[in-house]
Order: sequence, then structure tokens, then C-alpha cells
Amino acid sequence: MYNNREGNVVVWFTGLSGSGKTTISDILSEKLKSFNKNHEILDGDVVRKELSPDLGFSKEDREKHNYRIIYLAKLLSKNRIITIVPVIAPFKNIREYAREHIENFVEIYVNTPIEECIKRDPKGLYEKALKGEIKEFTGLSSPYEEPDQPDLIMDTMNYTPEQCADHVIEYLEKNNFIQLEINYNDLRRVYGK
Ligand SMILES: Nc1ncnc2c1ncn2[C@@H]1O[C@H](COP(=O)(O)OS(=O)(=O)O)[C@@H](OP(=O)(O)O)[C@H]1O
Ligand SMILES: Nc1ncnc2c1ncn2[C@@H]1O[C@H](COP(=O)(O)OP(=O)(O)O)[C@@H](O)[C@H]1O
Repeated sequence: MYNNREGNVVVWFTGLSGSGKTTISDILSEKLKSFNKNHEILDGDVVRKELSPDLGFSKEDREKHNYRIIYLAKLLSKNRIITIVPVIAPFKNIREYAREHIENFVEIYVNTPIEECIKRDPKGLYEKALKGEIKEFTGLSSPYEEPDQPDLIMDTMNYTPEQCADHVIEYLEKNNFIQLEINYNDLRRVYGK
């Protein structure tokens, strides 16, 4: 019943802190669950605590942390577990490495302007970073290198989180990473039977 790509995909949400990576990933996860699709979320924040408690936010540490996630994502996706990765991954070279080493890597740029992220500030981190209480903060005192050719862009200023997640589902279906079962009730409605 599998087509040869079903489930074998890493969906990487890159973007600033507060851009919407986690929010969209969580909704995407709910949708995949409702379609009975095996998947896993590797959230930067959570995975850091488990896999990279030794690492901080210098360029070198972020790269090491991202390499660990790439390794794990590769293993999971190879076993057809759709792997959702909401991780800043601010450096182009690492995202290029991910594309080279993962069979099916979907780079999604959560393109929210920093001014909006500062306004949202869901964890109060920008406030602290702007006061100088957090060093090397992405977008302020540490670089974020925008993707040149992401596979998808999330416009969180004009679309709701739900619409953004639907956009991803459409992409996954169109590219044969998920196959949605025929909904017979919809068919009956269309054909009036
Ligand atoms: N200095 C600094 N810069 C950026 N972010 C910081 C920093 N310190 C802590 N945090 C919190 O850590 C989350 C980012 O971790 P990631 O693993 O996604 O980042 S990275 O890929 O290693 O750059 C990030 O999570 P998100 O807000 O979900 O992006 C922050 O909550
Ligand atoms: N269209 C949208 N997509 C995603 N998040 C949005 C959107 N509009 C507003 N938000 C809000 O922006 C914040 C994003 O926070 P979060 O998902 O934790 O970002 P990140 O994981 O990138 O740090 C949340 O408070 C969320 O409710």
C-alpha cells in the first residue's frame, strides 16, 4: 500500500524565535494524527534539553546541536516516520548539509519579520535579550541567514496557523509524502449516492 516516498520525509521549519515554528508544527502534528500518519516532532527547545545539554548558542554549539538533530531526523524518516523539526537552524551551511544527507528534506521558512517576533515575544526572551540579559540571541546579537530557495514559505502575518499547517499538508500530499485515504462520505456527497 506504500508508495515509495510515503512517510520518508523531514519537514524542517526554520525561522526566528517567536516566528511560529512550534505553533504550526503542533497543528501539523494534530492533522497527521487525524490521518493516522506516523510522525514525530523534534523541537529545538525540547531536544536541546535531552540531546544537547552540554551546548549553548555559539555558532559552533548551534552547529553541533543541529548535526545531532539531522542525524536523528535521518534515522526516523528513513523508517517512514514523518519527522517535523521546528528548530531555528540559523546557518545556511547546516541546512545545506541537511539537504545533502537526508533523502527527502523539505525546508520551510517561517518568514515572520523580527519586529513582529519582538511584539509576540511568547516566552519573553526578546525582552531579556534586548536588555542584554541573553547573549547571542538570534536576529539580535547572533545572525539568522535566510533561506534562498526554501521549498515552502509560511506567511504568518497573513495566514492563520491552521492555514499554514494546511499549506504543508497540501505540499506533502502533492509530493507523495502522504497519501490521504479516500473519504467515501465526500464521494457520496459529490455523486449523490
Ligand atoms: N541565544 C538564543 N538564541 C535563540 N534562541 C534561544 C537563545 N537562548 C535560548 N533560546 C531558546 O532556544 C530555542 C532555540 O533552540 P534551537 O535549537 O531551535 O536553535 S538553534 O538551531 O540551535 O539555533 C528558542 O526556541 P524558539 O523560540 O522555539 O525558536 C528559544 O526559546
Ligand atoms: N500564523 C501564525 N502562525 C504561527 N504562529 C502565529 C501565527 N499568528 C500568530 N502566531 C503566534 O506567534 C507565536 C509563535 O510562537 P512559537 O510557535 O513558539 O514560535 P517559535 O517556535 O518559532 O519560537 C505564538 O504565540 C502564536 O500564537
